[in-house]
Amino acid sequence: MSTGRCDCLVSVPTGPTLASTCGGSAFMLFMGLLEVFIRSQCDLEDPCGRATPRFRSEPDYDYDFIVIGGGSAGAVAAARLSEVPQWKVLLIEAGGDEPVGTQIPSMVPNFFGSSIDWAYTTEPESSACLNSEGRRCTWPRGKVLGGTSVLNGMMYIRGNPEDYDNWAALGNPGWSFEEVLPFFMKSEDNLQLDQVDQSLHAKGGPLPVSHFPYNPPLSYAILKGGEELGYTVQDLNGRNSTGFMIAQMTSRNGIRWSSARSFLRPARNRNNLHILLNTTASKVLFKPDSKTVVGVEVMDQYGSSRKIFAKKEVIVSGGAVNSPQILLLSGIGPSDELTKVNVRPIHNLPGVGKNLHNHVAYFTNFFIDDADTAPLNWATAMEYLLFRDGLMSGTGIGDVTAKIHTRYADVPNVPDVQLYFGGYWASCSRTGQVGELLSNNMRAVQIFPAVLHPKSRGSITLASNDPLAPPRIIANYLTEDRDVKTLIEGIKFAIQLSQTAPLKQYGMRLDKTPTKGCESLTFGTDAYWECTVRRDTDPENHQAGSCKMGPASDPLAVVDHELRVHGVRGLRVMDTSIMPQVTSGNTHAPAVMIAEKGVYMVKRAWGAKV
Ligand SMILES: Cc1cc2nc3c(=O)[nH]c(=O)nc-3n(C[C@H](O)[C@H](O)[C@H](O)COP(=O)(O)OP(=O)(O)OC[C@H]3O[C@@H](n4cnc5c(N)ncnc54)[C@H](O)[C@@H]3O)c2cc1C
Repeated sequence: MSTGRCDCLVSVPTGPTLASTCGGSAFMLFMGLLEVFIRSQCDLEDPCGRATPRFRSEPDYDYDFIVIGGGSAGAVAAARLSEVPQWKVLLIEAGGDEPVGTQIPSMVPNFFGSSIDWAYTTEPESSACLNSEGRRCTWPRGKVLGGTSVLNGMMYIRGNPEDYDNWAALGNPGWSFEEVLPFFMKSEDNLQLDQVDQSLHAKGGPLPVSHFPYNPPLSYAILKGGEELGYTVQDLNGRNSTGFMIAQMTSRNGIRWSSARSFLRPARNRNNLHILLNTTASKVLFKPDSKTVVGVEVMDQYGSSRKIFAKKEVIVSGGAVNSPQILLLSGIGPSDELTKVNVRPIHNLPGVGKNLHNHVAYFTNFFIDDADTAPLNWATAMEYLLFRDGLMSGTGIGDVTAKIHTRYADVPNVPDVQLYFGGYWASCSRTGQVGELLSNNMRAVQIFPAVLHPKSRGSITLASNDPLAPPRIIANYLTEDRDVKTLIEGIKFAIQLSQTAPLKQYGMRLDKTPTKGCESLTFGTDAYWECTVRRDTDPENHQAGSCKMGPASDPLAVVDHELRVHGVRGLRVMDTSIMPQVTSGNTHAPAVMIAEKGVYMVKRAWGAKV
């Protein structure tokens, strides 16, 4: 937790400003002023609580543990390892510290494409994103301390219990739902325990979990619509994950709590933890002619390289895109692919970068009867600045989610589609005037169904041996027909939901503008929807599986059930890349759990107290 004190020097502003993320000079005055007010508020800027004392420009020669990547999982790993006072821990993060604007929940969209986003694009896709420039899908990923937990929508979702039982059944002992549950609960500080099943949730951990203070009236109407269709409104992190809910978020009092804020800031007084910012790990180093890890080679923001040594282990937590990239750059991966880009193979591990998958969705657009005015204005700003309430304290109707099962579900009655909602984002305003009109007199809102158990698989490979060059991302979305069919079922459900009485009261109606390229097809037929999901694909942001966990007998397994990389010594991976199959929901809470469990296994292996 932050210290709550304010009497520290406010640091030099870090990262992109709010005005710049809204699109430049027209936004300068209002957004600039708003930023000044935000920075002057102690709990938002957190001048005394930041992990600044742990930042190093010069690392030591060696450490016991080196963690690569300070994201959802890596920040947890570094913080938990440094609980052992005798262990010296280094965290290496390619980005800088969290900008203050990211602390405001409604500002989620602002930071996409900014300097704290890796802003990846896939290779041209064959079957999806066909209307996007170059047929490339866009993948935002956080390049900042806290990683993608600084850019995400903050929804706290663990997945279906069956996901973890399935991981265990695939040859990963220790990963069944009952076995991972204590690690979810270890991090959790549920601030509304009375509203959830207390046997599955916990108080007192570093990660605050709570509803946003304000939920728009339309959010409640969506819940009522769900009830009209026969669904229960309940905590979808319970044992039954079908239904509707206003989700709890990784937030406290209307403020984002990223992994960095939750786990690293409380460790700010630990002398055994060092953090290197703006530094890219270019490869993991091995003992000559051996498969034992000895350290990491890094490159700072000025392009200078150096070696840092690890006495015990290196933990790679670069996320589902960068973890396989780092392994490949280090010579761990399919040997034939490595030699093609002049990387000397250390260990032939064919699965590195394979099994990449992600939820895939479609933004179904609707209109409601409401003036399309900017939700951000002086009134909402004051409500937030004075009371931490109103539209800035949340993500509009993005606070609602639902999980349903379609006729294509792998296991009957287990959800295979998640619905997200979009609208009422208080993210940018030119003037701050109440009633600033954005467009015509209808407000657009979205329901986007996402396929939870995609069958399509892609891969990450190296484009070159340059550690600063982005890897080649082949998403292969919708290459399996089942994914298309499931997504179409999700769209039909979204339309059905929009026709329920509580949403009809808002005049909710489907946007029937034909998708570019699908004009010749009859609107609303399966053929039309197939065309439209392939053209205007929403690529989602729950990338997983590219360093798959599995037994050595699985030809695509990269790590074993203790997250140790197969075939080498002293190297583990901890992040969403280890998921054999992506969880049924958003992936931040599972990433945190993976690191909690991973560090528990490291501590046990090295004889530390667990
Ligand atoms: C727009 C968006 C919305 C989302 N909404 C939600 C949501 O509401 N709820 C939810 O649960 N999930 C959500 N997610 C998904 C979730 O945030 C991610 O799955 C999760 O954060 C991934 O965690 P990770 O630890 O695997 O990777 P990351 O958090 O991405 O961490 C990887 C870190 O490693 C660093 N790194 C990478 N390469 C190197 C290198 N070579 N050297 C040094 N550092 C390196 C990166 O900069 C980054 O900080 C969302 C994601 C996005 C993009």
